[in-house]
Amino acid sequence: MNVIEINGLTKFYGKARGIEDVTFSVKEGEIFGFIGPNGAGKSTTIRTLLSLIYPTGGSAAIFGKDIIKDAREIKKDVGYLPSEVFYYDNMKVKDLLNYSASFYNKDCSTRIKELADRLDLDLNKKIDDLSFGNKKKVGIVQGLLHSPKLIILDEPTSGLDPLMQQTFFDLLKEENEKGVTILFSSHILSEVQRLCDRVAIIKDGKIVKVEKISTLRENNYKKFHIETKTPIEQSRFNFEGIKDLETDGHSIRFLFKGDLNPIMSRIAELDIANLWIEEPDLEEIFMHYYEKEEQGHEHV
Ligand SMILES: Nc1ncnc2c1ncn2[C@@H]1O[C@H](COP(=O)(O)OP(=O)(O)OP(=O)(O)O)[C@@H](O)[C@H]1O
Repeated sequence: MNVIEINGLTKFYGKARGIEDVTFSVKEGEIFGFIGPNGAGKSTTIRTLLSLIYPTGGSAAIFGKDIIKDAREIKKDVGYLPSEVFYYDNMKVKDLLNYSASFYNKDCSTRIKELADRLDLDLNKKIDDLSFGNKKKVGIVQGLLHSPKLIILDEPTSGLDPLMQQTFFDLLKEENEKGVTILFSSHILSEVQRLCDRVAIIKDGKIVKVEKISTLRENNYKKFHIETKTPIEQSRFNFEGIKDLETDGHSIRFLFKGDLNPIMSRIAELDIANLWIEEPDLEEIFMHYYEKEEQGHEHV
């Protein structure tokens, strides 16, 4: 079953493009990544899904219910963490969270305590006295306190230190193991790779690709950079799968896609001083998809 189903969703802010013809779906129990650079349209898509803004075209359903008509009903089972959190600074954390909990028809007090403990958040502090990262934690508790069936996170990790990020990811994985579906937006590919099963890539308001993370990785070039103690013969790297090769005496750089074993054996023959093998970053993956798209159009 699809928990989220988006069909040709479009949002223009006056004449300015927000998103255009966005279509993808998220299955029940998935951790789904939504990735794209700043301004690509992630927040616009999410805010439209939550009926915080209205689409100019297309439609979407959550739990099989229409996002506009059934918005109130949908909200009961959705937890949302916005990319920026604003609070009434004068309130205590626990008062704010109890107030948030009062919108749901259930007792959330135990869950609030559990989550605050887990995230090391002091419920008795005033919001005003919290750091940016701690305010983010308040947002996380607020999004999760009613044990939603769907969690929608918009750039959730900004402001969290690496240890807290790990705790947060563990928390999300536990929820997911209980059957909760997660939509996770980010512009950081590595965190999406760590957590998600599938990903939709958005750029300039349009979906470029919806793909399994595993396929995305397999189909991508790895970046090699090798430094050697003795000069490198470039001819050793006349291999299928290598491109953009650059040599500079004791240093060689190239991109490689394919079986790693033969290339690793060839590298092992060198007198290595240093070695880097890196995953391409998000921009490089985008470029890869744009190249493919443009080539595709040439054939038409
Ligand atoms: N209220 C608004 N009025 C006019 N244009 C807007 C508004 N909100 C967003 N946009 C535009 O819509 C496009 C998509 O923005 P959006 O915030 O959805 O992107 P994003 O992928 O979430 O990026 P970021 O990570 O920077 O928030 C951008 O070009 C942005 O300038």
